[in-house]
Amino acid sequence: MRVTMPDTDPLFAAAQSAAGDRVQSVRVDNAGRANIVLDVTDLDPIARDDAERRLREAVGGHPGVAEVRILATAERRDRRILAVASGKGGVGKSTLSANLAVALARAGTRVGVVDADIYGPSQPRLMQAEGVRPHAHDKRLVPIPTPHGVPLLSMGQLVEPDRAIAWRGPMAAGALGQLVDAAWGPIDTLVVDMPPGTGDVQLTMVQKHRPAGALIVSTPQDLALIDARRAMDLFEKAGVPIIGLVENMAGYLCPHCGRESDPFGHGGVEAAAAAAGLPFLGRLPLDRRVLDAAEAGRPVAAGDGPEAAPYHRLAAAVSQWLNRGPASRV
Ligand SMILES: Nc1ncnc2c1ncn2[C@@H]1O[C@H](COP(=O)(O)OP(=O)(O)OP(=O)(O)O)[C@@H](O)[C@H]1O
Repeated sequence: MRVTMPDTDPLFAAAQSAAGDRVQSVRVDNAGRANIVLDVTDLDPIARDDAERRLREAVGGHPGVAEVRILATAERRDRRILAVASGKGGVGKSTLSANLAVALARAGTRVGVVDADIYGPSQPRLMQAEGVRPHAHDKRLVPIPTPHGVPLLSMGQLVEPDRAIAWRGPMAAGALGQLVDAAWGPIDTLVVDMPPGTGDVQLTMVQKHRPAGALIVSTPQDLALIDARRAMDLFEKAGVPIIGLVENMAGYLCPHCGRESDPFGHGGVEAAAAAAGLPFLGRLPLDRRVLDAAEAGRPVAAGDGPEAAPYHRLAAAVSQWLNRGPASRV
């Protein structure tokens, strides 16, 4: 066997001219097979295919090379998961997840979204990726790019639109695994929009995928709060840290008279956080612009209007927590 040496071997030089410093070694065995170790860390599947094709072209034509074999290696990336959970449906968890992810991306975090809500996957609509199916590469799903710079994979992309997802536990858990362990490339933070409640997907999430932290979203109503406590319990029992609680749809600013009112009550989530000894991260107002923007597939956090500000503050608090400080109140 011949092991090529950097600088001295024309074969190594040819490989480097095709794939640069990503070429780690080139070994040619007695049968003329060139075995090339290629570092593909952070390359998306298309860039990786490209690098492999260039290598085959550059090395394959060399005298003495009958076959090119490429062994792709990648550094294992510690991808952290941020679970966004609620006890009850309809409290705005998906809207918040989309806005949080967009705000994190705008602040420079390499973030992707996993829509794990099997009962009502809404991220494809919120992130303007409706009707797009992900393809697989090397048996791993390739996330869909979105106009907001946040790639996405959703349970909704794995089934026909408008078909109720009636999966049993193991199927849902398997699907979650496909979404989380997809070809995320350089993404280092996954915002996971969890289904409401405490079912199989949630259990698999906390036991198998071990989120770095969880955000609990609730509206101020008592019923939503009671369910939120159950969701908190699930994370706490599993030893997943809760970053804090967020009160959504709190305080309504009337567009006609300008007066603020509290249609769903006030202060309940903050009190629940205090009772549980958990941080309260703040209130996100009930704002028609948030709803309209969500419907249009352009989360408000993609813009710079006053309606975006609470989401940018939330993203800053979450980043601070992820970087190992307690999240400050927004
Ligand atoms: N702060 C807000 N102001 C105004 N409307 C909001 C706000 N947050 C969410 N909404 C709206 O409330 C509705 C429910 O929100 P969303 O779908 O995000 O809730 P969810 O908790 O994810 O529900 P589900 O679990 O059923 O998917 C949507 O129409 C959304 O646009």
